[in-house]
Amino acid sequence: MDYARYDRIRAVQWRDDHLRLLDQRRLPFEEAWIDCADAAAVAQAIRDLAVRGAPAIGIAAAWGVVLAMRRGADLDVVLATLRAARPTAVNLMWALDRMKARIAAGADAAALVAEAQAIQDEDLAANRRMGALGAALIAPGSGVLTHCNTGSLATAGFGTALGVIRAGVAEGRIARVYAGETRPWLQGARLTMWELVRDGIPARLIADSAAAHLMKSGAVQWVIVGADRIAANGDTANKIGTYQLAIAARHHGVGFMVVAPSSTVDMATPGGDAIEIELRDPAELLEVAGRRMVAEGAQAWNPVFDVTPAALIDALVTERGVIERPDAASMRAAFG
Ligand SMILES: CSC[C@H]1O[C@H](OP(=O)(O)O)[C@H](O)[C@@H]1O
Repeated sequence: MDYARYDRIRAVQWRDDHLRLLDQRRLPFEEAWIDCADAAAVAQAIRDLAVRGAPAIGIAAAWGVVLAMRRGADLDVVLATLRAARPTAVNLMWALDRMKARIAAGADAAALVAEAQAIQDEDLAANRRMGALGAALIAPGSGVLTHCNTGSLATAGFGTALGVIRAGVAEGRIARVYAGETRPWLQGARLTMWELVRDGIPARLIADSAAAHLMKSGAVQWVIVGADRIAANGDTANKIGTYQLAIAARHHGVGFMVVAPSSTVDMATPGGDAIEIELRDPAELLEVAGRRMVAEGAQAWNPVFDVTPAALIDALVTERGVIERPDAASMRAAFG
């Protein structure tokens, strides 16, 4: 099925001698672009969440390596700097390992451009495939809840979990869409709602704290989320708040679907406890839109991911197929 009308946003754009990034800190009210001329600028954009989303940061980092090669920079230093930009999303390390392997094999600048372009093109193709695979699991007339932003802004385009929602709406399977605001950075409120409004897909924003109440109402049949790192036993790291959605979904008999390309699977990490959870500046929690909301002197703890155990996941959708109730055995069979 043609989803083209839902596939127009490209947040990461290679422009031959620089990388253009849609600055996601400025959305939804301003569409501002950052032109990165070197790898340091790309690393800073990743650290600052100007570009964010597991696949998108891997793609941006791959282009950062191309910029470094073009400028004759020390590639070992560049690879280490980009790798350290954020710790949880394995797509970053996966993309850099692919670029490093090409460099080790003697790739010239043109071959590195081809590799970065392949990483970006493969992600878009994977998202379209996952959209169809995930939508097929959703019975017509269903309601869905999603968390954070997993759309075109977080990927090469179309999205992972949001790609399934786009496909499900296009196929007439999804009747109601809800998006959680996703405190503290508000990826759901600021980014997912922006994407859905642009698509013309009716959706309702909910407070993160309203999710269990929504599930109790019977309005949603699936919670559909993305991932930043899926361990060898199926445990999945994703945006903070995902774990409690999975607990509430299981309690209310709502399906829990994780949608991520195979570049998010990390078979070298045995289980969720081994996944590093990024801690960000507490100021992101103490402020909203740069305005402090909490008494001076108050402190905050700001982990930005959590881990959902595989036992709470009903379906893991990758471009390779669907794994029902993932576990170590089914992960090994699918990803080796
Ligand atoms: C398809 S994006 C996957 C993942 O990345 C997001 O995190 P962040 O906005 O901090 O980069 C979120 O966890 C999404 O589910």
